[in-house]
Order: sequence, then structure tokens, then C-alpha cells
Amino acid sequence: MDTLTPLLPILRPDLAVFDAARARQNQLTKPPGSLGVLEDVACRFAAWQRRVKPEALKPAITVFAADHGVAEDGVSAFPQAVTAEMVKNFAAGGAAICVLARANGARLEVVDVGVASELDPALPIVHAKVAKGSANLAREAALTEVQLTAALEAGAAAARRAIDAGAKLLVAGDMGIANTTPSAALICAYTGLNIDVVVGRGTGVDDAGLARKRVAVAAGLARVAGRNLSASQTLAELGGLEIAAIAGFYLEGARLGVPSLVDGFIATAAALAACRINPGLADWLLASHVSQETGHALAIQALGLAPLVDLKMRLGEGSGAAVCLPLIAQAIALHNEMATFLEAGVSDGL
Ligand SMILES: Cc1cc2ncn([C@H]3O[C@H](COP(=O)(O)O)[C@@H](O)[C@H]3O)c2cc1C
Ligand SMILES: O=C(O)c1cccnc1
Repeated sequence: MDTLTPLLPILRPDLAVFDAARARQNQLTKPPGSLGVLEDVACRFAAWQRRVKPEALKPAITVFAADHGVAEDGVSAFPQAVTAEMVKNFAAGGAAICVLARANGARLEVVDVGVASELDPALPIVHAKVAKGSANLAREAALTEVQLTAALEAGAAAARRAIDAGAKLLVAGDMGIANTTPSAALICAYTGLNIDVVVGRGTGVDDAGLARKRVAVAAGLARVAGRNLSASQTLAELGGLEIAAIAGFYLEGARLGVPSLVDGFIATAAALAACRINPGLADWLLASHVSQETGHALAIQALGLAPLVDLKMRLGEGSGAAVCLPLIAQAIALHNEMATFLEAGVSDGL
């Protein structure tokens, strides 16, 4: 496992460039700090890109799709078939993330890492199926070690494709009916948070469905309790193929010096797993929105991040991250293009 590309060392962002970017912000024709979080966002991109004025981001969105054995326990408001049906919708350009990718001029790639049914090989997606879905985490390990490794690598390969295409910011999205259940289990396992504050309604399960989710998560956590598992073993026990792929995607991006903008509940669970696997990743993540899903705000906090916006969204697919792309582009445009006090002949503060 140690030679896996997602596990290779991650460099630190350039703190000297961060300080130089901060100094530039303080010379721009505005009261220092008046652009709030946008100032910090621009400075972080400067440190990531190692240039005081960051280049255009050419954001790339990759949606990873997979099915989940735990769906058989009635933990989603939708049938498992929706995963494959939505992959076809992605390919046809009709899903929310397709619209947002077009609106932002972002590259969009869809990767089948574990949809249960066979997909038409002619579908214009990346066919990288590791298995026909995961096993039921309430009863047994969701993934074998071999499957985990393959899913991490599928995510890493997707990050390399995006970066080769010029991306300087990565967004991962998820599609997988029932995947808020493994995500909740992972968040509980990595943070020690209680099931009651982490398990939510996902696609909109009723009270009985919510109770079934809690039972499934509790059963999964009981299976791993006291076994002293490593971060990647925990991911195999409680995760899913698209969640592992997202973790591999973030890790490989950071290794290659490209940050990721984290989406909602599932993406945050993957980010937590990836940060536990390689803590150096934490410096390369930016939170986007806080999802309505119970526990998401706490999971973001556990990553040491703060969300840019709260739009009461709860979709996944990378959609909450995608809607933040214009904010980030504007933060960088302000940072790069505003005049300084000296350039504009404006008197600076005392
Ligand atoms: C039509 C449709 C499109 C979606 N796009 C993302 N999700 C989101 O909902 C699912 C997680 O919720 P749960 O754990 O309750 O199944 C995931 O597929 C996630 O990506 C969707 C769900 C549906 C139904
Ligand atoms: O926050 C998310 O990513 C989310 C929430 C509910 C359902 N699917 C995704």
C-alpha cells in the first residue's frame, strides 16, 4: 500500500508567496481587509501556485459514480437504479453538474468506478469499474484492500488527466444512491462524532428510513470498534468506491501541487479519509458550501476548514463547489487587476 501514488509525499504551499500576496492585498485601493474572505482565498491560490498573481484556474470537475451494498437496507429515498440512470443523464448533459460545468466553462469528466449494472461502453464517460458496487458495510467490509487500492488509483488517474488538461483547481463530485450512509459512517469513525449529529436524511428519507440509516451506521461502527484500524483500512471497511476515488483524486492533486475545492457531505467524508491517510493534504483543500445534510458543518470543522457559502443545498455531484467557482474567479481577478494606492494616486491609510 505504501507505494501507491496517492500516498506519496505532499509539498507545503509556499508561505513566502502567501505573505507577498497578503502584502499586495494591503496595497490595493480599498481599506485593508475590506474584501473579507475573498482576500484570503486569493492569497491561498498565490501560495498554491507559487506566484503572487495566480493564473486562471481552468477548473476541472470529475464526478465519480458507484453503488453501495448498504442500499439493500432501505437507507435512501431512491432506488439503486438511479445511479446508472443519472450517469446516462450526466453523459447527455442534463444533470445539475452538467449545467454548472457549462456555466463555468469547466472541464467535466464522469468516471464509473463501481456502478452495479453494466453501462454501455459507448457512453462518453471514463469506464474504470473496480467492482459492481461495494458490499454492505453494516455486515462486512465495504471494500477489499485490492478494491480500495484500485479505487484510490482511479481517482489519482482522473486527477492527472484533469491537471494534464491544464486544471489549476480540482472539483470532485459523487453519484451513488445510498452514499450518505457510508459517508456518515466515515465521518463518525474519523472524528468520533455521535451518530445522532452526523446521520441525516440524504435524498429525503422519512423517519423510518432515518432510523434504518442510524442502525446501518451503528452496525458498521460496531464492526470496526476496537480494531485499531489504519485510516485506509477504515475507508475500506466503511466507505465506497466513489468515496475512495475522490480521496485518491484529492491526494494526487495535492501531490502535483493542485488544490481541490471540496463539495458537500460525501466529498467531505472523502476529504476526511484522505487527510487521515496523508495529513499534508489539509493545506491543499478549500471548502465550498455547507450542505443541509446533518453533520456536514461539523465534518467541515473537523477538516479545519470554513465554508464559503450556505445556500441550503443538499445535492452532491460537485454542485455546491461548482456554484462557488465564480466567487473564486472574482477573488483572483480582484487580487490581480485592482490598482494599488501608488498606481492610482490614491492616498493610503495612516
Ligand atoms: C435523481 C438524483 C440525482 C442526484 N444527484 C446527486 N444525488 C445525491 O444523492 C445520493 C445520496 O443520497 P442517499 O444517501 O439518500 O441516496 C447520491 O447519489 C448523491 O450524489 C442524487 C440523488 C438523486 C435521487
Ligand atoms: O451534501 C451532499 O453532498 C449531499 C446531501 C444529500 C444527498 N446527496 C448529497
